[in-house]
Amino acid sequence: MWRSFEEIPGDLGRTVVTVGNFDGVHLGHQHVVRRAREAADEVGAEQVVAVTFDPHPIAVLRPEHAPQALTTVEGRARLLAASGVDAVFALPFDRDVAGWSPEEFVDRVLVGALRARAVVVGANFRFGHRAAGDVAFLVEAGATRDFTVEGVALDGGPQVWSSTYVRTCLAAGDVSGAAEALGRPFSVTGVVVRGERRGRELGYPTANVPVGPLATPADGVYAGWLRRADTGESLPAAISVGTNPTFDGERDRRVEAYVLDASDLELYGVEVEVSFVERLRGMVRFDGVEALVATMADDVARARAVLEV
Ligand SMILES: Cc1cc2nc3c(=O)[nH]c(=O)nc-3n(C[C@H](O)[C@H](O)[C@H](O)COP(=O)(O)O)c2cc1C
Ligand SMILES: Nc1ncnc2c1ncn2[C@@H]1O[C@H](COP(=O)(O)OP(=O)(O)O)[C@@H](O)[C@H]1O
Repeated sequence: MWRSFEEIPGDLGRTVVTVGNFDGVHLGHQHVVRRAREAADEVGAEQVVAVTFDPHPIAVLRPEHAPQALTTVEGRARLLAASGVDAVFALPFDRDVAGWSPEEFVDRVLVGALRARAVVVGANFRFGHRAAGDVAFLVEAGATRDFTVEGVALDGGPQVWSSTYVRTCLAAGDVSGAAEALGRPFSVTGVVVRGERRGRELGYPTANVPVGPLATPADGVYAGWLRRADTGESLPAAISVGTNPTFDGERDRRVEAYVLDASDLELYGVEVEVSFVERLRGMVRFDGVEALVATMADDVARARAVLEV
């Protein structure tokens, strides 16, 4: 990942460039990247480069309207690489860049920095000051600058995949809908912290991951997986998202994962990725610990069935 113009190698060969926010790197984004990869073979370009913006333009221009992001810029870069791009240019976005005309963006980024031979973007892609640039503008600009342009339709059947759609699914707890749009389960990543030390007493120790600035599924109970970054192991889990309303006292919102059939894990300080496969139920404020524990046993049985373990 290049994070400034200076980091882009000066001896870059001709490239195929794809541009977008790519938040979540959903199936629509993956489709655009696949087309860019094919275009690279067609025109004989050496590399596919994805240009994305960091921070998200809306976070700079209208922070009060900025939605919660699905991915960090590092997460986006990793997912884009897995989808087939060779390099990511995370263009530092500020008010100065926001003021660039479409022509300035083309000349500075696509041609000047990245030596584009072809540009592949979503058909609805808009860019430059006041979003004045679109695919038609790119086609015209490319004609005099030796690059071709392809606008790729982002529809995946009946549903047009979008980051907004994924956020709406997550806010409703519909993690299977989110997974369908993403082409993989939605996940959160973090380092396991200590909690109230209650889990072990209840018979269900839970690895607690604090909720950060990124989107998180609605409060509730889910079946999913906990992947340890240190060993790479993926372990089946029953996951709770919320503030543990059964117990009094102010608490932060947390993602807590109980790994099925294990009680001897040492996860404090370990980076984990918790992914959400299916929603089991909403968060409940139980009258007592007994009712909670009985329901957790039921959650675990259902998680086992969902995950087929
Ligand atoms: C499968 C599962 C379901 C849960 N459901 C609820 C719930 O409905 N209501 C609630 O208050 N807490 C729920 N919890 C959270 C527990 O209250 C929490 O894990 C326990 O208090 C341990 O907290 P600690 O990790 O801070 O020690 C659930 C946890 C798991 C793993
Ligand atoms: N099956 C398991 N699932 C999750 N964490 C486990 C499991 N077995 C042991 N652990 C360990 O126990 C810790 C959670 O225990 P718990 O009593 O809930 O304490 P805390 O309140 O600090 O989270 C986890 O962070 C992990 O290190």
